[in-house]
Amino acid sequence: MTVTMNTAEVAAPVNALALRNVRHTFDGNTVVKGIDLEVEPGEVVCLLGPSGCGKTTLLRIAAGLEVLQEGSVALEDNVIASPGQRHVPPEKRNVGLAFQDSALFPHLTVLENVMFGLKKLPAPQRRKRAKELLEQLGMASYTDTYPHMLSGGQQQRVALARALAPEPRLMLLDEPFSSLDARLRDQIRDDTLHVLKKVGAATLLVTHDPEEAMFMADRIALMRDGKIIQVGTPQELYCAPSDPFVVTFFGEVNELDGTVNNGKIATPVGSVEAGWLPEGSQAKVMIRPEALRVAECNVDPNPHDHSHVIMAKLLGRSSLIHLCAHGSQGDEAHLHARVPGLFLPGEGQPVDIHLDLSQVFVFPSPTAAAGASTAHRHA
Ligand SMILES: Nc1ncnc2c1ncn2[C@@H]1O[C@H](COP(=O)(O)OP(=O)(O)OP(=O)(O)O)[C@@H](O)[C@H]1O
Repeated sequence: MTVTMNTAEVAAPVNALALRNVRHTFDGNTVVKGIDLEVEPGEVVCLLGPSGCGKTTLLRIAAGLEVLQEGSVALEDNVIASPGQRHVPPEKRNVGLAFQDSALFPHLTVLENVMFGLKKLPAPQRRKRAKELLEQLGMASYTDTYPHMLSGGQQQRVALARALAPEPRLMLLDEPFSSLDARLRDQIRDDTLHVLKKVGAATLLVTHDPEEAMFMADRIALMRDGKIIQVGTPQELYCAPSDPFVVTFFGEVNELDGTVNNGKIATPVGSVEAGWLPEGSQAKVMIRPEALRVAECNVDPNPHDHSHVIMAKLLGRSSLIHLCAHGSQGDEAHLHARVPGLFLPGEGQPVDIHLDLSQVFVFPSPTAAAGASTAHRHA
């Protein structure tokens, strides 16, 4: 039997958005420095990074709100921006936009605001679709309310519903939850994620909050100073960081300096593998507080020669233990351990410390890195 293949079925999936070698300069200051990034259909990608690293500029370039200076922007494989040749205006890109300060139309009710982008549909369908989205974002009881009667967070939710209503292939969201208080933010994030996945919209979302990025993203692009430092799934960035900056961006970390000796680096909490670094070279050992397992023990006669607790604080869902760690070679370090739940040993309490090596990362020291491989390995 001859099997005929439908070429549409075997074609590689197109990218919803592809940014190629995008560079952007304001007044002689280059703030986006050659970015390549794709968003696949239905995928949520978070642009994460510290303030001023160029996230919003990149999003505005994708939206067409900033005219592209260098590189190219393609939507579903159609180039919609290339310098000096093509600039499809924002309203012709079929892209949903929700920015921090998305303004609603003040003279329209909440329902009319959301229906605004649905002009092509018959009125009953527009109303039904707008109501569905408002329901999904917890705003069903505000349909007849005017924007000035809503809180900032409620206005943000309506702006999200309005952006989602026309079912754009691509959503561009800039800090869409920033004006919500913590508890409401968790709820709206959750609702938004479910709506995005239900609608199947590809999404590029800007945030400076690593936890938000991990919650929302299929993939995270972590930026610093106009460049992407690492792109990958939340697990890849958290568990296989390519650079010390990636480790520290996701939370506090203990940092120790050491020397590679017989392929290992000795620390006060045990030795870690570093055979991929040159013998005798300097290295930085980064230990997440969660990597330190702490157990009380009895030691006589001098507990202060043993690892012990300096102080312990309850942080809510976890306890933070300040430790004085003593190594077998007489080396000492002040380390922070994070332990789930309530664990508050007294000051001076001797402890045994066990290292979870999956949360320990070794990098060549910056001076050594100049001459050595900058690749890293799990310890
Ligand atoms: N229109 C502009 N004119 C001049 N400089 C600008 C303009 N827009 C942004 N910049 C500068 O470009 C750099 C990147 O800004 P951008 O808003 O893209 O960063 P960001 O990562 O989104 O920061 P944040 O998280 O604080 O919003 C900053 O130094 C900013 O001051």
